[in-house]
Amino acid sequence: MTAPTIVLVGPMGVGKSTVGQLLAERLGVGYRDTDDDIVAAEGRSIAEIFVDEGEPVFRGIEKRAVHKALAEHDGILAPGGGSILDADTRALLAGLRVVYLSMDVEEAVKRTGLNTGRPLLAVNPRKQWRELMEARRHLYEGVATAVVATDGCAACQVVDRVLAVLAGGQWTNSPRKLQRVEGTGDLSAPAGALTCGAAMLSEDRLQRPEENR
Ligand SMILES: Nc1ncnc2c1ncn2[C@@H]1O[C@H](COP(=O)(O)OP(=O)(O)OP(=O)(O)O)[C@@H](O)[C@H]1O
Ligand SMILES: O=C(O)C1=C[C@@H](O)[C@@H](O)[C@H](O)C1
Ligand SMILES: [Mg+2]
Repeated sequence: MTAPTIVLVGPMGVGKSTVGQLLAERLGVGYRDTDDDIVAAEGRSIAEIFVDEGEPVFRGIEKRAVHKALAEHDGILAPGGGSILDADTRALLAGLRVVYLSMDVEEAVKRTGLNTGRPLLAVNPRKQWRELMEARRHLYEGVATAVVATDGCAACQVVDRVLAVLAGGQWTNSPRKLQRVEGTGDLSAPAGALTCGAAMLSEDRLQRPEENR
């Protein structure tokens, strides 16, 4: 049965798409992002779907897109940040390698504050983000096999952290044993991986999906 190598979950702007593309490049596997799948299938941006149809309709579209991707994709998968709100989706994530990319509110505002493409953060982003995380943090942690803190880390450093967790091989779906990687200490990437510096060069080549969020 096909299953993604790693599923990246976390809130808007934490870097799922950025880190996911770099990670896929470093591992030599494919990258898939369900927000992109939805935009391509619908022919309109996520923000437009929210405005045209409302959030519940978007969540239905998202659920179908995520379930399809989980069944088809064997590389790095970045499902939409809110997809863990669905209990069926959380059940499908059980047993997979799921990394929760986390950040604090100040980092979130830095990364998303000036961007108007994320419908759930369009007004008063700091307050919206806090409320959203109060509702979701336990869901992200519940599906995660590892939590990787991204505060103050360049995207390539986050990739190194995820690779270090992957190399450690200690995957578990038990929240009590959840692995956490945080702080600013250096983590060496596993043998064969590019260095962070080399990966930084390739960050310029990443797609910038900002307009679609
Ligand atoms: N580790 C990082 N450090 C600094 N900026 C970052 C980092 N990761 C991503 N960014 C920047 O933050 C913004 C959001 O990143 P990205 O679009 O990858 O997040 P996302 O989790 O995919 O968000 P969404 O759920 O809305 O799709 C982008 O401008 C990106 O360049
Ligand atoms: O966290 C969320 O609810 C969202 C995250 C993005 O990936 C998009 O799916 C959309 O902006 C909603
Ligand atoms: Mg994204």
